[in-house]
Amino acid sequence: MAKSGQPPEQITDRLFATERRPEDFRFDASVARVFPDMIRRSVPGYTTIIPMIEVITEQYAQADSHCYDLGCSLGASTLAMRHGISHPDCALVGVDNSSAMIERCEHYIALDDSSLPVTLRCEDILETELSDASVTTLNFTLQFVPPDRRTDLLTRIAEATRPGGVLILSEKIRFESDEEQDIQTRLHHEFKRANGYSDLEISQKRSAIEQVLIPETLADHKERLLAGGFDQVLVWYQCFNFVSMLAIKAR
Ligand SMILES: C[S@@+](CC[C@H](N)C(=O)[O-])C[C@H]1O[C@@H](n2cnc3c(N)ncnc32)[C@H](O)[C@@H]1O
Ligand SMILES: O=C(O)C(=O)C[C@]1(C(=O)O)C=C[C@@H](O)C=C1
Repeated sequence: MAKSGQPPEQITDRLFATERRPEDFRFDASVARVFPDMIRRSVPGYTTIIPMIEVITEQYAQADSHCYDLGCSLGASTLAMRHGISHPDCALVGVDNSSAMIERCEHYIALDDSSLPVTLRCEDILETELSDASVTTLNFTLQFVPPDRRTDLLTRIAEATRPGGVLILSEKIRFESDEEQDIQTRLHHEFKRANGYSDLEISQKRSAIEQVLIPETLADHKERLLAGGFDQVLVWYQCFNFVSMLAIKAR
């Protein structure tokens, strides 16, 4: 199975290990440098989700269509899609508005052994051109889009998706019940602790992402995907407060 997956470079994330002045989290050069280690140690299930994106892409990529990875970062999800696509006439496009991410992503794509061409765009996913799509991935990206722009984006993706095409949407979610919210958040923080993050790192990261990573409930996501033009939405993965959904357009 997965020949792709985690990019090779693994520099340890110590960005929040010493006291820093409060500042919103940004995908800048310092984050891009440690990102493979950061996301693997911060997102429960990330190392399972990446190879499954390959499996899902294999099932849904259509001949002569476009496949998009929106918020591609260093290209882990892009490479999973690349290895899942068996049609040589598919056009695979990765989009990210962080130049630090795109520069490094180019390097990882060049190192990968698949010959399927990948186009990288350093653009805002809210503005990037989308058409004739069979598989689109938003792997932990929508959560960073301002909530009042999310409906527009998902509607545009649904409109650009061919019959039988899909959107893979992975997100950190919040829960309707305060009790469940507390339990799942505690378990997520325990996961980070088990991966070597200190209490200081966990709490400083939490403050840094508070205003920029806005989680919504599963019900909000499902309702928006259906209203936007997808015909079926299912959860194919969940670990604590991190889920991945598959939104499908009927044939
Ligand atoms: C958590 S990372 C995505 C991880 C990646 N998909 C993976 O599987 O490894 C979120 C990415 O989305 C990008 N991003 C956030 N908002 C964006 C926007 N409006 N347009 C383009 N990229 C965006 C960030 O720069 C960042 O690289
Ligand atoms: O929720 C957290 O604590 C996280 O660190 C999550 C998260 C994410 O889901 O994207 C936040 C920022 C980084 O991209 C890596 C992980």
